[in-house]
Amino acid sequence: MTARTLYDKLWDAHVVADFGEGEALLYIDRQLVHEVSSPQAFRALRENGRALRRPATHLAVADHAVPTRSRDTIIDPLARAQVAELAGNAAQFGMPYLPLDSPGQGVVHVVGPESGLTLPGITLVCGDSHTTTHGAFGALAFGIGASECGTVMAAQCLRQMRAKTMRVTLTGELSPWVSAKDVALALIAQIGALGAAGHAVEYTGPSVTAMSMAARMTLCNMTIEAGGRIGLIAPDDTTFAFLRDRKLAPRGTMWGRAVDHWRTLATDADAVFDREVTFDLGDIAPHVTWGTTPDEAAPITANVPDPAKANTASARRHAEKALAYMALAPGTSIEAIAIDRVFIGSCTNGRIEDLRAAAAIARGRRVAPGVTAIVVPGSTATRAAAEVEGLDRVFTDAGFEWRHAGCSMCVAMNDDRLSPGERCASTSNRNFEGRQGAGGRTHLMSPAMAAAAGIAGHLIDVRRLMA
Ligand SMILES: CC(C)[C@H](C(=O)O)[C@@H](O)C(=O)O
Ligand code: SF4
Repeated sequence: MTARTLYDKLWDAHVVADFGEGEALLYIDRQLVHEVSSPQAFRALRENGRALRRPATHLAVADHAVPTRSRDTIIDPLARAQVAELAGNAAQFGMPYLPLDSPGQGVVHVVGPESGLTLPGITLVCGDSHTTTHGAFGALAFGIGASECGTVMAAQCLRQMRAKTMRVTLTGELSPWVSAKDVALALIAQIGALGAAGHAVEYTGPSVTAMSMAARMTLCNMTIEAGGRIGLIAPDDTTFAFLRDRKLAPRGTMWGRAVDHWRTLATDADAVFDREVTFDLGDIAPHVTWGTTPDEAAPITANVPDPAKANTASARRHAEKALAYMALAPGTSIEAIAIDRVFIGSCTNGRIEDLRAAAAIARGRRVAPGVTAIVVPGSTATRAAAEVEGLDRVFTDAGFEWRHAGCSMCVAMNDDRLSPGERCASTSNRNFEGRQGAGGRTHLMSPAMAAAAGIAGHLIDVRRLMA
């Protein structure tokens, strides 16, 4: 048998019908469902008199529109209606649903792994582009469109085109205060916001083996910001240790059998990828974005680039427009950029490890005058775990607000958003115009860097703050 990649093995194991030329009908094992992308799917089921084919394989949870100050009221009427509609649809169709006051609630991409719904070797979909996150477990996980969500609900299958394969080999050791977020931003800056388009990316190499599951999820989460719909990491002992005893993970003798199977998923030694990229982590400095796409990122030690020096005319035009929107002049020291807001959270960086990294900076310090900083755990369970460790007190003592779980200020679909002209140090994944609120200006960075910016009142090299 020819040597196969992890992606090939996951794909082959789920083909129900092969249509040729790379197109197949795939069996879908799990679907995560949130309030923004699911209404159309439920409506289609209703209109066609369909039921869920396998109700227990879905998990619905509201995250985008939920309030994070308190759970009592949702101010925005659209957000309130969306959350109510999801609860109603789940009840009508018998879909497992985690209500707002459930200890399991949170951002879908944090809840999946936490609950053990996300497992190696499965296919997992969600009407959400950051479904790439779950590939960190060796699951074939990808975002789908609103109508496809309904197809999966009714048929448990989906027609898909096979992707090309790309291997990203990471070597070298990260310096102190440099994290997986910096790796993702540096990598995307190098290959471009469409650099992985059409490819299933597999991250591998000694530096990936050394990463925690949280770091791996951050990396896979950001794959979509390089245009790749799939980001994969072969499951290993770190993966198994994370999943053991999770609520929905296999138990008893099934656990051992599952692990034996999961170990066979790794890419074969002589498998060939369509593309290979190697990246050394040793030289990476903390990165921040200066523009309005995730690939417009630079080391914190750099200056805002001059659009006139861009390689192509279109890159120049984009950079000029981005700098105008961001109200930045070429040549400005990035560290001199003053901020109004800090957002620590999201499915990229809202896990307990991320909160610990930010708390290590916040401990014993104060948020700069004039800056509003919020910490939003990725899930209610993460919030509870952080409180057991006393992280909430570290943050509130330092002047950060401690919120309930949700997408919050990652996306302006709830009560948390920037006002026009406000500038935010954010641990989320997208810096598009208006992403955090109309006219808001986003700088993407790691949790440690965002906390440091909150303390300093401007973007700052966290290594300098902590020296
Ligand atoms: C609202 C949702 C469909 C969207 C996505 O697809 O990713 C959101 O989660 C985002 O991060 O932009
Ligand atoms: S936290 Fe942000 S990126 Fe993640 S699912 Fe929510 S809106 Fe999308």
